[in-house]
Amino acid sequence: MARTCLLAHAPARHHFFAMQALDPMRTAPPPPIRLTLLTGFLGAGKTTILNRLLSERTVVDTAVVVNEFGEVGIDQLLVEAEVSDGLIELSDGCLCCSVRGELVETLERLIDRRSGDGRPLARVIVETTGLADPTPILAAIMTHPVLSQAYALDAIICVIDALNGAANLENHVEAVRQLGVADRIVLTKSDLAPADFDMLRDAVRAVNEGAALIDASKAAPLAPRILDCGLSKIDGTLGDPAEWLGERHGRDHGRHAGHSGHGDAHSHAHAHTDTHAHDHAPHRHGAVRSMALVHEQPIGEQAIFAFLEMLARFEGGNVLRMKGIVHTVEQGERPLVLHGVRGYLHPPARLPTWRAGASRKSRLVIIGENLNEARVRDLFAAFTGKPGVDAPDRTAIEDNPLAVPGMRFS
Ligand SMILES: Nc1nc2c(ncn2[C@@H]2O[C@H](COP(=O)(O)OP(=O)(O)OP(=O)(O)O)[C@@H](O)[C@H]2O)c(=O)[nH]1
Repeated sequence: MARTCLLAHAPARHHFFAMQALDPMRTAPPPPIRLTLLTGFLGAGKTTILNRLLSERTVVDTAVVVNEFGEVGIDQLLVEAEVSDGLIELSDGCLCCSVRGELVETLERLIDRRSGDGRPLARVIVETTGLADPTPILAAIMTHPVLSQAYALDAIICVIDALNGAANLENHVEAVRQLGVADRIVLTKSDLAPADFDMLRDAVRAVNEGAALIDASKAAPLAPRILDCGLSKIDGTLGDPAEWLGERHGRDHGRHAGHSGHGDAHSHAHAHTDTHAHDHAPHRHGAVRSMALVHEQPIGEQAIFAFLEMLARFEGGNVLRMKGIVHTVEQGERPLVLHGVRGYLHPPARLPTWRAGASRKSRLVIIGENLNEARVRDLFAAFTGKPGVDAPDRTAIEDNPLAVPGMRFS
């Protein structure tokens, strides 16, 4: 199971969301390298999309990391475009487990190369294997002291094909996770299955209601639609928080998309071979859902970090991804950007200012698997001073270790 192969660089679980102090005196580091994770189930069309991206005029100063099973790097041959900064291929194995260390080393080398020969490196695109769970990959980067400073996640892109996409979501937990955590969803092969397109769209929205859907069959360049979609753009401008948080595409605060698990007990024993075979025993996975937390008033830094600490402690294992923009009491003009995965927090960053016209409410989006949403809401309410319904008292009485045995509210 993917969760068992977590995090070569992970601190102990109780250090989830370990905070790194925001040090205003620190000298300005070079701009972070934008990291794009290109995911999607087996055969969905990732390499095709990558080729198309690399053929576009605006995709420059980019390194590409691909990972393919087997001795012959087939994907390396398929990536046809010339990439000025090089194509790096990882050896066989799955990026979310056995090759994760190699990816970390590769990303470290790219930083060294940038400072070594002075060649510009603005972006790295990592194409994952079709069965990879993107969350341990990201967590390995976020918890790495050097990589977490040098790289900024631009987006997780999930490629999903109209032919097999719905069936993959039905049958493979990896496909659901890849889609659930995506910031952009690229739909491919609509030419092969036009009639199923609406059904696929519904299946996609049941798992991820917020991410922009990009139809790859449209001839328009892809790069402007799927690259540089973070809050801090490569050219120094500010991205749209509503877009980043998935509010533009249907996520409604307080509502959530749901996806129930299917099948029987899941075993993700990654028995990698050169035929792409993961041991896909029948699996059971829970609901992948997203929830939004909103707070109108500025929140104290201590309160938001205490909330994140509690979230990590109680629900960290169920958080696939978390992103948020927070209006803090301490620096009201500089929004705090939060980004976490699997209970680990990327070093928080401050934007220089709010984007003109953007809402200044604090908003957090949490994508979880089997997340106890009521508990998350109660915790958030407890730390942001929003009076909750009776739940906290009730919990205190019923779940308190000193509670009277058998004491239950009706
Ligand atoms: N008709 C059609 N074929 C496509 C489209 N996108 C990809 N393909 C084909 O689908 C096959 C798989 O595409 P790839 O780009 O190799 O898919 P992938 O996700 O990289 O595959 P893996 O690395 O094996 O997981 C190839 O034969 C592509 O030519 C599309 O939009 N329409």
